[in-house]
Formats: sequence, structure tokens, C-alpha cells
Amino acid sequence: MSYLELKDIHKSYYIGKTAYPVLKGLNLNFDLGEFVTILGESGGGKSTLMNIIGGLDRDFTGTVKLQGQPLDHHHEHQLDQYRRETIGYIYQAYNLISHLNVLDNVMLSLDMTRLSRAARLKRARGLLNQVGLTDQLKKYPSQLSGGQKQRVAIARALASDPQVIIADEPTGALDSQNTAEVLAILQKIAANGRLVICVTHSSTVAHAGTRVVQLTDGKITDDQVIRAPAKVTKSRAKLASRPLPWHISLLTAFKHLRHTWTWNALIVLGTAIGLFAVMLFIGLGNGLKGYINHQINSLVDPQSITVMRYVDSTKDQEEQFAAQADPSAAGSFATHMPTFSTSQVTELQHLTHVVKVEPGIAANDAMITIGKTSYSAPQLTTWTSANQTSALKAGHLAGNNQIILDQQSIAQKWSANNWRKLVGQKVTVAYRTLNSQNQLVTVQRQLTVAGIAASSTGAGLNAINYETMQSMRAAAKVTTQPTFVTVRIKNRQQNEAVVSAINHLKVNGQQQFAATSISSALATVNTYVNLATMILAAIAGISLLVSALMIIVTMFMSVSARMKEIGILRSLGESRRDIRRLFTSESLMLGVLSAILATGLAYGIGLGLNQILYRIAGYNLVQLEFSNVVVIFIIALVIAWLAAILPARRAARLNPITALATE
Ligand SMILES: Nc1ncnc2c1ncn2[C@@H]1O[C@H](COP(=O)(O)OP(=O)(O)OP(=O)(O)O)[C@@H](O)[C@H]1O
Repeated sequence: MSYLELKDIHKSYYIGKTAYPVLKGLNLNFDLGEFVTILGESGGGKSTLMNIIGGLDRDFTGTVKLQGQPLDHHHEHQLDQYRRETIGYIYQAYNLISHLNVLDNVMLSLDMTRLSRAARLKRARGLLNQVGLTDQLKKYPSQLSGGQKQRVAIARALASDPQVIIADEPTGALDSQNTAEVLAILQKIAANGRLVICVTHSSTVAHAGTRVVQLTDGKITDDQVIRAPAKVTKSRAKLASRPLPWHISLLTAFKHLRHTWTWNALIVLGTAIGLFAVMLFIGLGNGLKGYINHQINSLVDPQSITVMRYVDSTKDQEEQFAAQADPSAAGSFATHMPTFSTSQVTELQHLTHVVKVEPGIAANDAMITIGKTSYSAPQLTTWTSANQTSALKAGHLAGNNQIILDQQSIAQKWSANNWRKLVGQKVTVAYRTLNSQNQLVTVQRQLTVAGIAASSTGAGLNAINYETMQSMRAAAKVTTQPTFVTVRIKNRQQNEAVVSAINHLKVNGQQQFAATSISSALATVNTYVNLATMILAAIAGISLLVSALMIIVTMFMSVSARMKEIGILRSLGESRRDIRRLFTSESLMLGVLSAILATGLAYGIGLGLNQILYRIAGYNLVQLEFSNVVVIFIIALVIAWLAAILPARRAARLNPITALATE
């Protein structure tokens, strides 16, 4: 049994439906230690035969047996492994990968062995040393002479320690001195117990071997042993191989990106601009929402709900009629505000999410007299925790027998410039209301101005504390029960639920309270802002489509430009999956780099924009959150992955022989 046996090999090429037979029933046996040269005229089918022996061609009839075991040419993984473990290729055109240096070209093959990285590096250096290239490890193929390139190719072919070296016109492009050196190396390889099969036109090369096979018109016409082959007593231990690990694909992809960085930098920039636009609009949306919330919250505290007694509209009409019937009460029906009983306050206190219920009293149409001038205060209320202390523009909160006056409607009318001086002055406050006998009485007291407040509503903010209000009303024999209450809740998200619960509290089927929610208004505003953000981001997303197309075009061009590389990698034993992974990794790297650049741009330009916009709005209007960055990375990766699918598939499906034949 020979080491390698070819039985009845037939191969035809087809142009349309016409068959052109090239190999017409070859039978050949090869043994380890032999240096076989295959001589034949140009176009005689020598390379075709080498591709069949090398496991690159699957489209033929006949059998190739390795150590008596037939190779299954329909089983692609078995052939990948066969090329990885058993075959080392040397080509006339060297077929080195131009963007990898000498050492990395040799490492390509070693990366598919189970040696440790240190052992792989040691072996690659040792092989390059053997072929006399110790000082050239960092050079790229374009920086080497023809002879040097072929020696790198020999070192690479030997790297995985294969039993069979196939050399297709290895000296075809070399001068006589380099030819002699390469032949000497091949002789040594065979002498070490490997099988060397070399295709040539040249009789000089043919006579360097131990056996010459003549191929004429697709048939073996002569087969002569011209020298005794090396004696191989026991088979050499093989280097165990493995499929290419993913991180090596990633590294190779990175090396290619680095090699073509100017081109890639433009792609990354283009993609990053699209991603950046989306990110900026999302950031602006966040900022705008924050700004609106901030503005509304500074006016009203969403954790406080103001509750009034519910007034039935029919009862309201009766009161109006009654008021019209009594001219002394004309215009003051509004001053008769329904009050809260203690049990009603307790009822509110027991609602879920309610932390505290604070009573308050409000009176309408008060008069505030400062010196000889009277000012009308449409509303005089008690200060509750729903009022924001930030509203105070001068002075402090009102203590007993003190008052806070509205800045615009009272203090500035008193003195446009020196309104702050009102703090500490004595004023008289009076309003009319109905007592328990329904008689109109005046509630009045002299109070000291504690502070001046800016109001957010047209009614103005004139406030005293609850005790003062009660004491004033008690003196006039008017009810001291609250006319409104402020319900405090734990957090603003509960606002709507509590408002609804309050409005649904009923006694004898009668609604008791009327509360209004600020969160529903906020929610509506936020919905509109979200909608606007999404529309803007979607418009920016169109540029992402352009980015995706850019990556697709780049990857397709890359596949076309790297056909030879794909062929070389396949001949070294890389599988279709490895090739697909190589191109997908490159695309994903472009995606990640674009996302990094986009994030940098968004934060940088966002910072600049914020500085400008802060002067206008007093708020940072571009607000990026970590989750936005995560989303952009996910979008970038999905785009890059989608863009890679077709080109990577095309690369993986390439016939390695066609790929290798590309100029
Ligand atoms: N893909 C192909 N499709 C059609 N015909 C092909 C194809 N590849 C090779 N041939 C033909 O098959 C024949 C054998 O080609 P092959 O490359 O094996 O010859 P060769 O002996 O290696 O030639 P050379 O010494 O010039 O390299 C040639 O006539 C060639 O035109």
C-alpha cells in the first residue's frame, strides 16, 4: 500500500454543455521520501492534477486514497482537515498574503495547529531561519525579492508539518541561483521523509527529483525512478490540527483593517456620522423632556395634590340664585367655600400611597391695605408644602401674624424698584365671607410682611400660615375648617392613581372631592416630545441606511479585491465558515469603531451645544444616557452584521481554485 494513491482519475472542464477532458484515467502511487516531478507541456493538466491531489478540487471522478483510506470529496470538512494536516502548497506566484508580514504569513498555517502560541512562534521563526530569512520577519511580501518570497512560501508550506508538499512550478519565476537553492530545500524536505510532488516544464527541475512522471494529453506516458528515494522506516509524528479559532480570524481581520486604514477610516467616518445624528436627536429628546418636566415641576410639585370639595353643578346654581336674591351678598357667593370635615380629612389620609394630608384655607377677593393704598388680592391662601419655596424672592416664609405678598400684583405696584423694602412693613388684610348663619362678615387683621413671592398663576400668591388664618376666622366667628387640603404622596408616579382614587370616593353615591392631576398633563407633553424625538431619530436613521449600504459596498469590493487571499486561506485548510467569519469580523469591527466615534462625537458636540443652549434655556438640552450609547452600539453591530451577510457568504462560497487563479 502506497502513502498516496490515485485511481482512474478523470477530469473534464465544461464550457456550456461541451466537455473538455483534461485528465483521462490517471493511476499513480506515491510514497513518503519521494521527490516526484511531473513533467508535461503547457495546458497538459498538471495544475488540475495538483488541485485534485491537494484536496482543492472536488469535481472529478476516480479515487484518491491516503494510507489506504479513500478521501470523501463530498465531505467538505474532511477535505479542509486533509489540507490543514496533510498538504503544504508552494506556488509559482508565491501566493503570500500582502497585508501580513513574513512571520504572520507563516503563522497563518501554524494557527490551525494545537501548539501553544509560544511554540507556534518558535516554530515559525525556526522555519524562517532554516530558509535563511531570520532578518526579514517583519517585512511585508512587497519588500522581498522573488527568491525570498518563495522561501517564505516554503516555510509556510512546512509550518503545519504536512506529509505531502505540492509545488506547482516553484522555480518558474526564479533565476538559476534561487532555483538551485529552492530545489536543494525541496530535496532536503523529501530526504526528511516527506512526499514532494512538483510540477514543472523544466528538465533541470525534473532531474532534481527522485522520480519523473511524464503527463501527455491527459495520460501518464512515462514514469521513471531516477534516484533512490529516502528510506522512511516509521511514519513521523503529526502536528495535531484544529479548526481556526475565532480570535485568530478576528486578529487577521484587524490586521487587514489596519493595512487599509485610510479607506476604512472614511467608511467609519461615514457610518459614525449617521449614528451620531441618531444619537444627538435622542439626546435632544431626553434633554427637551427633562427641560419641560423641570419647568412644570418648578411651578407645581407633582408629589402634592390639591383637593377641593366637589361642588355639584345643580347646587352651585341654587347658590347663585340665592346670592342674586340677597343684594348684600351679591358677587360674594364664591366666598362661601365648602369645607372639609375632620372625618373627610381622615378618609383621605387612609388612601394608599398617601403620606400626609395638610389642611389649607383659601379666601377670594381679599383687600390688602398698605398705608393708605388698598390692593386687591384675588386669592388669599394658606401656605402648604405644595408651594415651592423657590417662589420666594425676598424675605422668608410667614410665621404667625405674618404674610407673604405677591411680587407682581402687589409689591411691585407698591414700588416698582424698592418692592423688597415691603418686607417687615405692617399691612391690613381683609376679606368678606359668610358665617354659619349665612351672614356676610369681614375677616380682618393687621399682619407683618414676611416675604415676597413670584406667582406662577394669574391669581397671584398671597399666603399666610394656617394658624393665622384660623385665628383670623375664629375672631370673625367664621368656620375654621379647611377649604382645601394638600395630599402628599410618596412619589410622583402615584400621582394619577391617587387623583383618581380621591375623585372616586363617594358618600351616598355622591362624589366628595375634586382633585386634578399634573402628571396627566406631563404625560401628554412627554408623549409629544417622545413622538417628535422618534420622528427626528427615524429621519436621521435614513443616513444609517446609507451607512449600511456603504459597508455592504466596501465588503463586496473587499471580497473582489481579496479573491486570491480567500483562495490561499482555503488552500491552507481554512473552512468556508472561517472565511465567512473573517469578513463578518471585519464588518463588525467597522461597526464598533463607528459606534465609538459616533459616541465621542455625540458627547463632544453635545457638550458644545449644551454650553450654547444653556445660555438660552438655563438647562442642558442634550442629555445622553448610558442606555442610549448601548442602543447605538447595538444598532451599529446589527447594521454591520446585516451588511456583512451577503459579501461574507459570497466569499465563503468561492471556489478556492477560481479564487487562487485570480490575478
Ligand atoms: N476553470 C477552467 N475552465 C475551463 N478550462 C480550464 C479551466 N482550468 C483549466 N482549464 C483548461 O484545462 C487545461 C489544463 O489546465 P492546467 O492549468 O491544468 O494545465 P497545466 O498543465 O498546469 O498548464 P501550465 O503548465 O501552462 O500551467 C488547459 O487547457 C486549460 O485551458
